[in-house]
Amino acid sequence: MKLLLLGANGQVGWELRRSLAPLGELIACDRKLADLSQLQALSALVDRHQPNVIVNAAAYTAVDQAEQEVEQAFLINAEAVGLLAEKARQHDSFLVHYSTDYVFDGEKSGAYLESDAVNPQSIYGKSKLKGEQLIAASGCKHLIFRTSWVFATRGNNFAKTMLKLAAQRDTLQVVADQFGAPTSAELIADVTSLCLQRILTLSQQSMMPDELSETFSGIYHLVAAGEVSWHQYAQYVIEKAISLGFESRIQPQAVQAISTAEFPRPASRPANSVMNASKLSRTFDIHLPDWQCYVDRLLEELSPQF
Ligand SMILES: NC(=O)C1=CN([C@@H]2O[C@H](COP(=O)(O)OP(=O)(O)OC[C@H]3O[C@@H](n4cnc5c(N)ncnc54)[C@H](OP(=O)(O)O)[C@@H]3O)[C@@H](O)[C@H]2O)C=CC1
Ligand SMILES: Cc1cn([C@H]2C[C@H](O)[C@@H](COP(=O)(O)OP(=O)(O)O[C@H]3O[C@@H](C)C(=O)[C@@H](O)[C@H]3O)O2)c(=O)[nH]c1=O
Ligand SMILES: [Mg+2]
Repeated sequence: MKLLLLGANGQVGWELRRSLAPLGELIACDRKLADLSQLQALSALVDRHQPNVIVNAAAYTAVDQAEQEVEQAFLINAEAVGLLAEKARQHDSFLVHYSTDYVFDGEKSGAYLESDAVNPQSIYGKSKLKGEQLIAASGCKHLIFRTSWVFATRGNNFAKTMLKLAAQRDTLQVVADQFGAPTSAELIADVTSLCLQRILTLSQQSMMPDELSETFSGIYHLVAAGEVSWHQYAQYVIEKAISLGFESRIQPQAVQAISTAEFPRPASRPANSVMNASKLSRTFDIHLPDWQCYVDRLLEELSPQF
């Protein structure tokens, strides 16, 4: 089994290096080894390795900057993804890809299902949706995991931003009218590996004819259980950090609740980012823990640095 991992230095990519390693020969590429904006070189890379599985964790994830860098966002999140899907179809490889809650407009009351209508409100969300659509149109075998509010020990994320700001400011102001589920890169990587193992085992035992492996293909919501506002999430991170003895760097902070209107940003974010993950749980027999479980781990892991 040969697996090609792209975006191996991102939050999710870094965890995939660990979780995919036991599945077979893993070729892990960071941006230096595989730049998704270089389409010809990307195509040649896939042709050279002919992997059984391509896992794409690379993405243009700077949500506000994307409003200015529209072409770059679409090149990485859509055009390059379409190319990977086309290559996967040619080589009969399985493609694993990640997408986002930002494909929704956030107007629904209740958790989003995979079958709900998409309506992205930002360039980032639009470019990620286009990537999803190009995969579906290619006819390759694929899994698209839509996740949200990703965090990890390594890399940049909201929880670490809150800790940094708490060391600099007396008061944090955080939007309290956008809800979602903070999801750990570790969890995403572990679930990816579990799902791939289930699919690959079935196909190696020839229990899965091509049609069946195609029926697994599609979009799955992959998020931790529970929901919070960004404000509640920030509050949880700060309280937990204080309880772990981070006080030398973080003075007890007031985390003030504000509205989206009070925190203008170039890109619009959905008010409701909550996604229902029961299709994933059901199909692959996966348990998704509460978001707090992994946020606690994050803070325990970061605590020696404080
Ligand atoms: N972060 C989040 O909150 C969420 C992420 N997602 C999706 O999950 C997936 C993983 O995201 P996550 O790990 O958090 O993102 P990160 O921003 O942590 O990592 C993205 C990685 O992509 C790499 N990358 C960017 N441009 C290119 C390029 N042109 N060629 C090759 N590599 C490139 C970056 O490289 P470099 O290190 O050199 O910059 C980085 O290592 C993405 O598909 C993202 O859209 C979905 C929902 C939420
Ligand atoms: C830093 C900060 C942010 N906010 C708000 C702005 C925004 O509505 C929310 C989160 O801000 P961030 O910029 O950290 O998060 P953002 O970049 O929007 O995070 C998104 O990234 C992409 C890649 C995804 O796919 C999404 O799932 C989501 O995780 O918190 C505050 O209210 N106060 C603050 O001090
Ligand atoms: Mg961001």
